[in-house]
Amino acid sequence: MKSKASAPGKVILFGEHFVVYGVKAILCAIDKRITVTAEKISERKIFIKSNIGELEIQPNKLISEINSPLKPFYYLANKIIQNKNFGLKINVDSEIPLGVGLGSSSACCVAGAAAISKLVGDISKEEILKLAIEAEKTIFENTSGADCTVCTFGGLMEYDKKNGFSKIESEPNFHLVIVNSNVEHSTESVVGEVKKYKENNKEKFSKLCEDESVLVENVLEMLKENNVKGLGQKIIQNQKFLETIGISNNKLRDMIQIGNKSSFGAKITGAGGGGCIFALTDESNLEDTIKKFKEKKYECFSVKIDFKGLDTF
Ligand SMILES: Nc1ncnc2c1ncn2[C@@H]1O[C@H](COP(=O)(O)OP(=O)(O)OP(=O)(O)O)[C@@H](O)[C@H]1O
Ligand SMILES: C[C@@](O)(CCO)CC(=O)[O-]
Repeated sequence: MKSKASAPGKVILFGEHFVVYGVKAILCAIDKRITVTAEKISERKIFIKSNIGELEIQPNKLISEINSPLKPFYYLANKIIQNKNFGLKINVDSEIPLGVGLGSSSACCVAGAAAISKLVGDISKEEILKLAIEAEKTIFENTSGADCTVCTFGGLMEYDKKNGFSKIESEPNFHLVIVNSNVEHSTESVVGEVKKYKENNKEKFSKLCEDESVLVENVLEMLKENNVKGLGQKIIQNQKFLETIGISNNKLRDMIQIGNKSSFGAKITGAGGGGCIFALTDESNLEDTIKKFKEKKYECFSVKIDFKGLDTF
């Protein structure tokens, strides 16, 4: 018996890092996916295969004993086959580059939770999300849950840790150009650095959280009005906050400068420290923005919002 699920990656439009401390973020799912296939096997073992490696392992091991980036899949598989007499074969197929801020870990956890749990019965998207967040915590303890939420439900949404998500119903006519610095980051370690910044700059950080909250509320209004130019200005402002907390670097700044010249505004998306930036465009400046990045030999591509979210087959 086999089951299959796929989940989209994501872009954080506004509010990464501050969302870990309770501020509202705005994010969207993108049309790049991870597909996970899970199969029951008679041997009581867990086999995981992906483009980043393979793992063959007995069930019932402590998660702290597993030293592999495939750990979230082991967590999910081991949990689902508790007290069962079968093993699992899991295959991961990804269109999302890893460790660059596009939500590869969350898409893995959401598609993995859905494909594996479907082998033992139907469960709701809310339960899948809960399982996915548990799995993500095996690699990144302090997750806000924002990424797994948007990978599960898709679309454009606001999210905060206390109230969860709320879909933003407007369908803005913007295009996002993603530019990859090709410098991998570990979300966990960048979030750790921000925590240190916060502890050493308590008042400054709390003021930044307030400013980010105001910015996000302004953005929600602008989204209703489809005010793309205004959104660009807010992107530029949000990037300044990210510079202040120390998650940028020279390469990212160069990319953002190029983006700011041709698009409405550009900023880091996700953890930073490397990874991707995005530039906000519409039909009028999409091609020119892509051309400008390509002239400087940066890898870039445009993405659309994915409205489907988690899909099971
Ligand atoms: N193709 C894949 N196969 C298996 N595991 C993957 C794959 N892609 C991502 N992962 C998991 O996700 C981890 C990378 O997650 P990380 O949070 O550092 O980056 P990201 O999710 O791409 O970026 P961000 O959280 O900023 O959006 C990997 O170490 C691995 O555990
Ligand atoms: C940096 C962060 O805000 C987003 C990572 O994509 C961490 C999180 O929300 O869990």
